[in-house]
Amino acid sequence: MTQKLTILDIAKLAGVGKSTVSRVLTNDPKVKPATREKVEQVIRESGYVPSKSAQAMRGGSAKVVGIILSRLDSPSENKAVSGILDVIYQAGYDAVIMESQFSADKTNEHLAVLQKRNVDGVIVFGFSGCDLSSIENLGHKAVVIASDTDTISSVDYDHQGLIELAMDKLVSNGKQAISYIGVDESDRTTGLLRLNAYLERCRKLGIEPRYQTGQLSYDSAYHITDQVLGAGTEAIVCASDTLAMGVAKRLQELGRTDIQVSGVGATDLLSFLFPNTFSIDPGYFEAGKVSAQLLIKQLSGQKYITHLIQQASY
Ligand SMILES: O=P(O)(O)OC[C@H]1O[C@H](O[C@H]2O[C@H](CO)[C@@H](O)[C@H](O)[C@H]2O)[C@H](O)[C@@H](O)[C@@H]1O
Repeated sequence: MTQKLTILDIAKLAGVGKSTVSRVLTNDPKVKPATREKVEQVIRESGYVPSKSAQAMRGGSAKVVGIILSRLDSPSENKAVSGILDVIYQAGYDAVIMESQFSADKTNEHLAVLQKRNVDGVIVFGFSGCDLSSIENLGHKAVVIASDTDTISSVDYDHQGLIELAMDKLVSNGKQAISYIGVDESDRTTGLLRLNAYLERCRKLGIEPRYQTGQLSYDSAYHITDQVLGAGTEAIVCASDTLAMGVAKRLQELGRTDIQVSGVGATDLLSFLFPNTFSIDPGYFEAGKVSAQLLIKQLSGQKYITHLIQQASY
């Protein structure tokens, strides 16, 4: 078995002191270029991998990004996290993943732990009621995703565009009696913004609105479906694919094969279980990638706040 090299071994091989190697690892500008080159060459040739926690303790970069998502079981967040990991792994960072369960207190506790561990930056899945001030304190070391903010860089989805795309497709399929199943308006993005987009589109297209809102779960959608049904209902637009699954199941039970259902999320499971549905793609994976690229740019010196909207597609 090969023995793991230590910082002392590197120092001996490079003919310098242990503290010089340490300074090279933390990018101390006081190290002479020739000495830095010699130490880096020994590190490259020996395959020495410095321990990230030791590096962090020395005040250098831990090369770790903290990700605070809201729900570990959320299909949308999982896709976005895959995009984030793609980018940060390629850039040589590791990830610490934590779950907030939409709790401002839990988010703050997680942020405190991440700061103690000296992570380089954080990506937080924002939500209504999230305490933005503690994320703001991190300055350019933070990016918020799935939410819009004024004071922190963010990547959000095109909530209005998602619903417009669904409505316009149904209208082009000849549907006029289009109902809506959404999420409670206390949820600003998936709830309020998407419901408003439905109502506005109804006004524009001369459609009589008929809607109901509930929780983010398929179970909730299943139980409120009957409230938006009439004899002439031709389609139901849903604020997410998870909701669309609950609605499609209820319609299947009722034998209402005449009603077309749309979701948001482009999840494989919805189209596999209910092939007659369709779904608008908010670009979760891409949004994850973009948020990680933005964070890395900020960690490399970009100081201004950026707000990006991920375009929806069908
Ligand atoms: O199928 P799901 O994964 O349950 O998708 C439902 C929505 O989830 C996300 O919104 C929710 O979490 C956000 C944080 O990630 C939060 O900002 C938002 O208020 C919650 O509703 C996702 O952003 C939406 O696009 C999904 O439709």
